[in-house]
Amino acid sequence: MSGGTGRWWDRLSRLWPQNLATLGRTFFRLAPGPTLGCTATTLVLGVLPVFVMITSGRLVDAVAAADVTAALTALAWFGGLSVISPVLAAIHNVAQAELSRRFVVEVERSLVAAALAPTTIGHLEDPRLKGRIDGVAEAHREGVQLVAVTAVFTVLRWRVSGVAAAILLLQYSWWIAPVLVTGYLIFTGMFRRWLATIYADLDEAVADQRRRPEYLRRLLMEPAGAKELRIFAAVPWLDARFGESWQAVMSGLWRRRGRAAGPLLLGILALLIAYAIVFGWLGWTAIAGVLGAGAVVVIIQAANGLESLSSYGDVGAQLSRSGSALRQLDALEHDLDRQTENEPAEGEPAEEPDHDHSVRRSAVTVAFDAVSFRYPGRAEPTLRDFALDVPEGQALAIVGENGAGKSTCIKLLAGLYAPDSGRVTIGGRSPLAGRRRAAVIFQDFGRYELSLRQNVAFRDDRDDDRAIEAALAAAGAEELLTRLTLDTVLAAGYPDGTELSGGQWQRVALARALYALDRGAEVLILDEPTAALDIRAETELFERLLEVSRGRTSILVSHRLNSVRHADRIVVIDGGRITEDGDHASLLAADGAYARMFRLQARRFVTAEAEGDHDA
Ligand SMILES: Nc1ncnc2c1ncn2[C@@H]1O[C@H](COP(=O)(O)OP(=O)(O)OP(=O)(O)O)[C@@H](O)[C@H]1O
Repeated sequence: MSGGTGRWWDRLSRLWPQNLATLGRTFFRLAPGPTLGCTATTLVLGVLPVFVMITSGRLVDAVAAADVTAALTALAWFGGLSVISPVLAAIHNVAQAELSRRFVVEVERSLVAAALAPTTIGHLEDPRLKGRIDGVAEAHREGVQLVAVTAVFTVLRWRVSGVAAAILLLQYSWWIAPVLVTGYLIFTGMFRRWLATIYADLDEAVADQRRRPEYLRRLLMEPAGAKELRIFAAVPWLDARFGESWQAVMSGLWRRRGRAAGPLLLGILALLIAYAIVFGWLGWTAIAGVLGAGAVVVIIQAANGLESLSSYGDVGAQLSRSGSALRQLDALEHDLDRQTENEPAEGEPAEEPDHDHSVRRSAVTVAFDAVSFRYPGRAEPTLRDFALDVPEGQALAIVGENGAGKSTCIKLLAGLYAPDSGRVTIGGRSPLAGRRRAAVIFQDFGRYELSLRQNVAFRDDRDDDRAIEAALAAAGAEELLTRLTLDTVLAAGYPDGTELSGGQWQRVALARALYALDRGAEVLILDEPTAALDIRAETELFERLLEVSRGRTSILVSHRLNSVRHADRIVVIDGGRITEDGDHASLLAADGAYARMFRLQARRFVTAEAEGDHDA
C-alpha cells in the first residue's frame, strides 16, 4: 500500500474508536450470543434511517405526480419501518443487558483477582501499583465499563448509519459523499486531538498528581477524620489545602485544554465549507430542474445523515475511559503476576482452615534466620541480619522503643511481607505457605461491620458457636455475650446493630485470635492489640492469654513491661536488632535498657496509682 493511500486509510480508520475492536473481541469472548445479537440489531438499526430517506423521497415524488398507489406504498413502508425500529431496539436492550452483566462481572473479578494475587501486602503500599488499583477501582465504581458497553454499540450504530448514508449519496452523485466525508475527517481529527488533551488526565502521571487532592477531599468528607478535624479546628486549613492542590492539578489541565481549542475552530471551518459546496450545488440543480423534488429530499437527508461520521464526543470519552481503565487493569495484572512470581514459593499449598474441634496441633518453633528487610520506597533496611529462635511452646515478649522494628518482625511472621534475604519460618516452613498457622492480631486490627460471630470466626454456620463463645470468654468479653447475640451486627445503622467501645473491640479481636488457635493455628501473635485497655486490664488479659495458650508458641508485643513480665522470655529490640534477651528477672539483674525502662514505668505507675489514674 502506497504512503498516500496508507494515510487516507489511517484517517478513515480514525472514524472508529481505537478501543472498539478490542472491546468487541472481549465482549465476544465473554458472551458470544448476546454480542452477536447486539451487533446484528445494531447493524439493522443503523441502516434503517437510509430506508426512511428513500421512502420519503418516493412519497414526495408520488405526491408531486398525484400517484395514489405509489403514495400508499410509500406510507405502508413508513408504517413497517416504524414498527421494526422499536422491536429491534427492545431485542437489542435485552441482549445488551446480559452482555453488560457478564462484562462488568469479569472486570470486577479480574480486579479483585489481580489485587489479591500476591500473598504479601507490599503492592498495596507501592504508590505506583496502589495508584493503578485505585484508578481501575474508581472507574469501575463509577460504572465506566457499564457505560462502555452502551457506548460501543452507539458508536457502531452511528457509523453504520453514516456509511449507509454515504452509499446512498453515491447513487445520486459521485462527489457529494467524498466532499462531506473529507470535511468530517478534518473536523473529527481536530476534535479527537482536543479530546485526547482532555483525557490525558487519565494518564497515570496526572492520576498521581490527583492523589493528594483526592485524599484531602476524602478526609474532609468522610467520617474517619471528622472528629479530629473538628476538635482541632482543622477544617478551614484542610479545605484551603484541598483547594490549592486541586487548583494546582487542574490549572495545567485547563491551560492545555484552552490551547487545544484553536485547531478545533479550523475543523469547524472545514466542515462549513464542505456543506456550503454541497448545498450550493443542490440549490442550483434544484432551481435548474436537473433534480426532481424526491431526489433533493433524499440528498438533503443523506447529507445530514453523514453527521453520524462525526466525532463521537461524550460517547468517545466514555470509550477512552473504559479503554484506559482496561489497559491499566492489564498492566496491573502483569505487574502483580510478576510480583507473585517473585514471592518465595515453598512448594506447599495454602492450608484450608481446620474446622475439626479435635485438632490441636503441637507447638512449633518460630525462627528468623539472618533476615534483612527494607520497606518499599525506603532507602534503609528496617531489619538487617536479624536472627531470633523461639523454641516450641515458648511465650516470648518483644519490647522496644517506637520504630524499633517490632511490628515489622510480626508482619514478616504473618507473611504480609517477604524478607529481602534470609528466612522466616514457622515450624520450619515459610509463613506464606499455610498462612493460617499464625493467629496474628495487630494494633490496627479489623473492626468489621459484620455480626459478632463473623467478626470472630469469619464464617456463618452455627456449628462453632460454642467455640466462638469460649474464645470471647477467654478474651474477657463475657459481658458482651450477656448483652448481645452472635448475630448482632457490630455497627450502628443496621437493624439491631450496635457500636462497641475501643476496649470491647479489642476483646473481640483477641477472641478472633483465640478462636483461630482453637481451630488449629500454632502460634499466637499479639502486636499491641490491647493498647486501649488500662494497664491493669492489659496485665490481667495477658496473663489470661498466657494461660489459655500455655504449651503453644506465643509472641506478645507491648510497650508496657509490667504486662509481659510473666512471659518465658523477653527480647529487647533497638534499631532492628536484638539488644537484650532473657527472662524478666535476668534482664532486671543485667541492669540494661530493659531494667531502666521497667523501673521508669513502675515509678510512673506507682505515682499514677497514688493519684488514682489506672492508665499510666
Ligand atoms: N509500611 C511502611 N513503609 C515504610 N516504612 C515503614 C512501614 N512500616 C514501618 N516502617 C518503618 O519501619 C521502622 C520500624 O517500624 P515498626 O512499625 O516495625 O516499629 P515498632 O517497633 O513496631 O514501633 P511502634 O512501637 O511505634 O509500633 C520505622 O522506622 C517505621 O517508620
